[in-house]
Amino acid sequence: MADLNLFLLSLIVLPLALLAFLSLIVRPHPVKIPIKDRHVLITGGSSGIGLALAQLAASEGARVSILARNRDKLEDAKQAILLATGIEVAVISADVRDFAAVKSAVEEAGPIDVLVCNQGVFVPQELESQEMEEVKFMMDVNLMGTFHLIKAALPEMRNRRERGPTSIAIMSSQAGQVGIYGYTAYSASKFGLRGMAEALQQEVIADNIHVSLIFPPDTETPGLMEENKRRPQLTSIIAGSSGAMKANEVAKKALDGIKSGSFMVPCNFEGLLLSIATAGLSPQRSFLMAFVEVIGVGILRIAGLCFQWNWYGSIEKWHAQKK
Ligand SMILES: NC(=O)C1=CN([C@@H]2O[C@H](COP(=O)(O)OP(=O)(O)OC[C@H]3O[C@@H](n4cnc5c(N)ncnc54)[C@H](OP(=O)(O)O)[C@@H]3O)[C@@H](O)[C@H]2O)C=CC1
Ligand SMILES: CCCCCCCCCCCCCCCC(=O)[C@@H](N)CO
Repeated sequence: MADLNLFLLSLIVLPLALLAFLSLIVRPHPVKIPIKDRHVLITGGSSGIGLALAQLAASEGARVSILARNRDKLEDAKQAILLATGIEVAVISADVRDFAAVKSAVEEAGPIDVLVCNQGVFVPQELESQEMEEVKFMMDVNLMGTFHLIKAALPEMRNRRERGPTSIAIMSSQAGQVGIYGYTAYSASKFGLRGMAEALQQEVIADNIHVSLIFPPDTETPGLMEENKRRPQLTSIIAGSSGAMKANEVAKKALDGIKSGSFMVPCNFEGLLLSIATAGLSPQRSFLMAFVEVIGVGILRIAGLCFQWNWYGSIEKWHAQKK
């Protein structure tokens, strides 16, 4: 009898108590972000994930603007979305590295409800052989570009008349949750976005602005095709641990994550494990996810160590073959 009581206590009562406790303390509070009839600005919206996201948001009734550098690619994207959905998106040409250009682009776009900072560049190479120019290129476009966008858009988002929930979504990568061979600069730029996002969420919560960080695995896009031409073999092997997705699958996960106000948005099963394993002190709105994190983190540390064991094995093998 005592055994049974103990059993019931540990298996039912304790988890329920933990759930109840977590449901009281998780912050920020859960939120839903509508996108219908709202203005969604997507950078890097002329290609790959950004283009898929623009098309999806448009088909769900959002007013969409896409921003990128190349005007021809922007026009092509606009036509492709028009053809697929019958909806016209606005296009804006600007380089996110140029703060003045970003400020006038944001002005031209008009008040933004959902800002998706998705532009990104990735040139994989071992740091020792990578030119500093390329390191700086990735930091400038991926990290500084996102600072420019948010700095430019925030005043208007903050002063909006209609006080409904709005969103700032930032495209990171699974390489922004774990360092990957060949990605010293790229991973640094994407890890940087996480620090920024965690701090920013605290600063903008009072204005009903909600931050989402999206973590895709390898995704079939024109950018990845380009990357593959010069990807170190080890980068492909290690990144392969998480498989590959199609751009429209990532776009769907991303948009659902944004609409549900999730801070961390994983895109596949490995990504879900990775987000639980690297939850750290990130905000969590869902008490169910918080529960999974609390229960899962120990065992996932073991899984993470197994991945590292496997990756370091590949690295050793690769060096042995080279000799
Ligand atoms: N594909 C993948 O495997 C993964 C991608 N990601 C991330 O997802 C995002 C999108 O990737 P993906 O769709 O593959 O990229 P693509 O290379 O297919 O597209 C990149 C987009 O960003 C724009 N862009 C690039 N540089 C600038 C700039 N300086 N100013 C303004 N716009 C710019 C491009 O247009 P233009 O060149 O005309 O400016 C283009 O629209 C990136 O942040 C990437 O890091 C994350 C994980 C995996
Ligand atoms: C604890 C459990 C762990 C679960 C599995 C971990 C697997 C990690 C794989 C990381 C892959 C990184 C791909 C980056 C893609 C990218 O950003 C480039 N294509 C550039 O765009």
